[in-house]
Amino acid sequence: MEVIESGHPRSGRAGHRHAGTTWPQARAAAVRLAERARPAAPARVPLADAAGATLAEPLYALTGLPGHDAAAMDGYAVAGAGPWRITGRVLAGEGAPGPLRAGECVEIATGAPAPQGTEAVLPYEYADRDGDTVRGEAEPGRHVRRRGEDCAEGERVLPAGAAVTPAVLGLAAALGHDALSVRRPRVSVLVTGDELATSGRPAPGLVRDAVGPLLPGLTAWAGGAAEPVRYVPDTYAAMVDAVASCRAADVVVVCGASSAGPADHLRAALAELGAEIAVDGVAVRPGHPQLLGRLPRGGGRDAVVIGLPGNPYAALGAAVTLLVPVLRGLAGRPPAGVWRTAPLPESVRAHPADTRLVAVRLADGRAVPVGHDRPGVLWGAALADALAVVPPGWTPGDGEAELLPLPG
Ligand SMILES: Nc1nc2c(c(=O)[nH]1)N[C@H]1C(S)=C(S)[C@@H](COP(=O)(O)OP(=O)(O)OC[C@H]3O[C@@H](n4cnc5c(N)ncnc54)[C@H](O)[C@@H]3O)O[C@H]1N2
Ligand code: MOO
Repeated sequence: MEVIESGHPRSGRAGHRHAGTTWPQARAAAVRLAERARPAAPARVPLADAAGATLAEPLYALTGLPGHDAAAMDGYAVAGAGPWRITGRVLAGEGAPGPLRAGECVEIATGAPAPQGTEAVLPYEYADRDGDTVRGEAEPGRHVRRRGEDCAEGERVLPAGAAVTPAVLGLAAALGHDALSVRRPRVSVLVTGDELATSGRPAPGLVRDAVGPLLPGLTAWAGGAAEPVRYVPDTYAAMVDAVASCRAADVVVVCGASSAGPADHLRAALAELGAEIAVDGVAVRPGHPQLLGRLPRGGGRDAVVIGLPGNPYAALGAAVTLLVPVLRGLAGRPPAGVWRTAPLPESVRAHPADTRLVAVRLADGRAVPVGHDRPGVLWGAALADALAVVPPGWTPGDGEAELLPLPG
């Protein structure tokens, strides 16, 4: 096991006295690792299955928008100067009627194809109808959407790497697509800890798993797809087998077993499997025992491996630090940059040597700590909009703090 990024001074065992990689270095290492890795394989999926994925190819307009000259208001499509004689009626979904000649009009519904020769649409509320004759002020070009005026057929409307949002799905459908070529990195989730219960109220001495339920949603929000969570017994052999069996994954996330205890086998298992470790411990609170590396899988297709601390809020902070940028990169999205910054109240205390991740809510442009964000509890994270990044030694005079968004 080769440690690339500076880790931290080791105690005699695989323990962690102090992390040497700073939090910004760890996040930058995640971005770099994902940039260098092969992106997740693209797949063509129906629109209904593409939400939250990332476009593997640019999106082109298979049809113009609108696809035909269309009325933008309910009223009369007119040609030439008024008064106009009504020659027919066209509703949305019908074919365009024959061409209009000067002095003629057709009654028309919003979105219906405007006949050739239409110069304007006169809305009902501005029209004065008397039998088959219509009068009114029709401004040339008003209320007619010309074919392709919003988007020309063949135009490239979105680049590869765009997130498939609900608006993208609607746009793709409007442009004539039934399926999209997308990337969605596959994440194997391994949760360790013999003390974990997975249902009901935990019996004395047991702890309910809080990280397994959290990771699939976080993964989907960041553009990946988590496989069903697998629980790994606290033995070295089980850890080696479990990590080795994640053959289809782009990312292997292991929660727990990250620290110095007798059941913490992750590092040794990764060493046996030939992993190359990029980050081994981070100067951040909570979450210092986090880990990032590359796991050889044969055939030149490595997986990214991420170790999350077992404490649930520490695991969330580490996932936001490492997993979210890795998924972005493997999905082919550009690096996120700073989402936003906000002033923090003076009551926030920095740590002298470590970055702190503080659960905050946004109110009137300020970040308000919500409390309840000790390493073992997700209460604060559940109340929060974001994690505020408080650099070591930070004081309010140092300006605004970066905020990392949490899934809403
Ligand atoms: N000698 C040292 N001990 C510890 C260190 C250290 O540096 N030296 N670091 C501490 C920190 S910080 C953390 S965080 C934990 C990380 O330990 P592990 O990743 O090995 O996790 P565990 O020891 O299994 O669990 C820690 C804690 O979290 C609970 N846990 C674990 N998994 C889950 C889960 N899926 N859902 C809910 N709760 C979970 C577990 O019961 C423990 O209470 O190590 C410290 N110790
Ligand atoms: O920093 Mo640990 O990661 O407290 O919970």
